[in-house]
Amino acid sequence: MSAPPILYRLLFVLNPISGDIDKSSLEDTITAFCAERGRTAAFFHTTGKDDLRRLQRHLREHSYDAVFAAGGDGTVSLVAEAVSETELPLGIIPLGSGNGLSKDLGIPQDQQEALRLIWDHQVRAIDTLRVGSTFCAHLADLGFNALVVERFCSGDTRGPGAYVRIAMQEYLGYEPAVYRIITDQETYEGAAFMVTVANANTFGSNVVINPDSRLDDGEFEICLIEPFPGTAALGILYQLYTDAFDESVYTRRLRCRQATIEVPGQERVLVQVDGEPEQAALPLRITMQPRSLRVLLPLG
Ligand SMILES: Nc1ncnc2c1ncn2[C@@H]1O[C@H](COP(=O)(O)OP(=O)(O)OP(=O)(O)O)[C@@H](O)[C@H]1O
Repeated sequence: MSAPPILYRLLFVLNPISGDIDKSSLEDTITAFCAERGRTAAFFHTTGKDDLRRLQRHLREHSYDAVFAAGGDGTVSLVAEAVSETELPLGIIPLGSGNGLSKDLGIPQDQQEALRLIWDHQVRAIDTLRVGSTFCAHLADLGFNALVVERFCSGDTRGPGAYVRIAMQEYLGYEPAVYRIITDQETYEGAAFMVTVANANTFGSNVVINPDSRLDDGEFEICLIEPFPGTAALGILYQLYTDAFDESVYTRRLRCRQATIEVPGQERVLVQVDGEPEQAALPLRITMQPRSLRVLLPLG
């Protein structure tokens, strides 16, 4: 196999607020790092408003060899959408609260080590999804976790502690909805605590919702946690942290290439896609774009 071409002109998309991490010296660090190896670094700052359209315009007007997302899952998803279906590879400098996709891809969580991907890398093409009209590179879900993510995003505290506090508050009064899920393989109908549409394996919290799945197999999984008694909650949580999703009587996975999700009696549903909550129209159609995103991964 021939070595990948050298990436000289690099764009770094920086999210100033992600992960509550101070990034005041980041541009200088990256610029110096690139200069040492004869690369040039340009920067694009997200604002939280209209970032996708602004980034797409910027990419049309400038020429780069790779685009790095320096932020959390939302920033990675933004850059991934902008470069998907193109030859431009996506690099990731994990600087968010959870960094789920970068962990699934085996990208170093240390900033300096992640920066080495600039010159030491392999390129791999991975699948991406559309959940309704929304791009998804990692995980999306309906039900309990979508509700927690929405409360988390509308609160003013970030970080794992805030997520756990909200999850505990919401768990007590939570009423699971009934879903009808029609895939190219089967139809499922029943109540579910949580319905995860999984291109990848693991949430940023290290919960393994979809063990042993691949990001480039042309398929995705719908991972269901059915309603469970309070006495089973700790056991399920333990299984989610130990790669044992399939071992519970309250869980099941549907493997497919396309799916439609309905919530009988409802026209809209709360969904979180790559960590960003939204109200989506029902029925919700999920499609896959096989190997549509080129990513920079560590060698070996
Ligand atoms: N300049 C900005 N000011 C306020 N919000 C911003 C700005 N830039 C981006 N955002 C918002 O940041 C969110 C994405 O953050 P991101 O997911 O990268 O980090 P995180 O939530 O801390 O980490 P993770 O998703 O890995 O847990 C999006 O909701 C986006 O709208």
